[in-house]
Amino acid sequence: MANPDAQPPGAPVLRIRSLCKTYGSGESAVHALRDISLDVRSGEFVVLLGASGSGKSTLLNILGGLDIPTSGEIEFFEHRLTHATDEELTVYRREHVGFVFQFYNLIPSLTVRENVALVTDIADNPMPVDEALALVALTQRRDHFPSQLSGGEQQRVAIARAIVKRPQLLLCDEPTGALDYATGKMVLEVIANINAGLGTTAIVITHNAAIAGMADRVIRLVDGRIASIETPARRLTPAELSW
Ligand SMILES: Nc1ncnc2c1ncn2[C@@H]1O[C@H](COP(=O)(O)OP(=O)(O)OP(=O)(O)O)[C@@H](O)[C@H]1O
Repeated sequence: MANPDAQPPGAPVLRIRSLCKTYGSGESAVHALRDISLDVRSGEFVVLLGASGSGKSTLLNILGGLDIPTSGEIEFFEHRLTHATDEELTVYRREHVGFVFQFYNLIPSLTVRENVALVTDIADNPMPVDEALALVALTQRRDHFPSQLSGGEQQRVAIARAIVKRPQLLLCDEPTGALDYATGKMVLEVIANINAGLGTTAIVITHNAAIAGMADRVIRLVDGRIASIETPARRLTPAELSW
């Protein structure tokens, strides 16, 4: 695979062409994605909006190598994901993609530090666990168990676990979906800081249109198609958002 760290800043990290995903066939076919074409630039913060069922998770899962499209092409830098073997997709996910989901999926019997350290055992060039915990402001809680943490703190552990391997892509599916307003903002702030500080390309799914103010680009899906792409004049900080 091409060395992503050797690419110029602003180069497309993802090139998506005519992407389609159909579940099932015949009368029961569900066209989850229809003809999606898009370039995502390195270091970009992209927000994906759309009603329930519009195809957001399907797109994110395909971009993260968790699912494969029915047709179309995706390139991660110069590497064609659409023709990758299962082994190559495993390496892609392990080395280059950090996932954050609505539910944190932490291992209850491991401490904060141990949950994050699990990833460093299998990654090529991880950052020290304590550095990842500092980035999400959880240094003081490193020896606690998930049950001793709030929802927002658990989500920050999940973010530390996603970024400790220094991924080029941070893919977040409704990261604030289970959190209250203030906690959700804090989690968004952490994601924005990682995007700005480490240059990690971030794609964030949300139902909350107010979050779009944080983005470089806002992509709205309707019925599996890109309905609009907006570039806000100025990127707001999470503190400036209200909903
Ligand atoms: N494994 C599957 N088998 C069949 N249909 C599926 C499958 N996964 C998703 N779909 C369908 O594909 C469409 C897009 O689903 P997707 O989960 O991508 O939407 P979404 O925009 O992420 O929705 P939500 O906001 O509710 O999570 C929906 O109609 C969904 O029912």
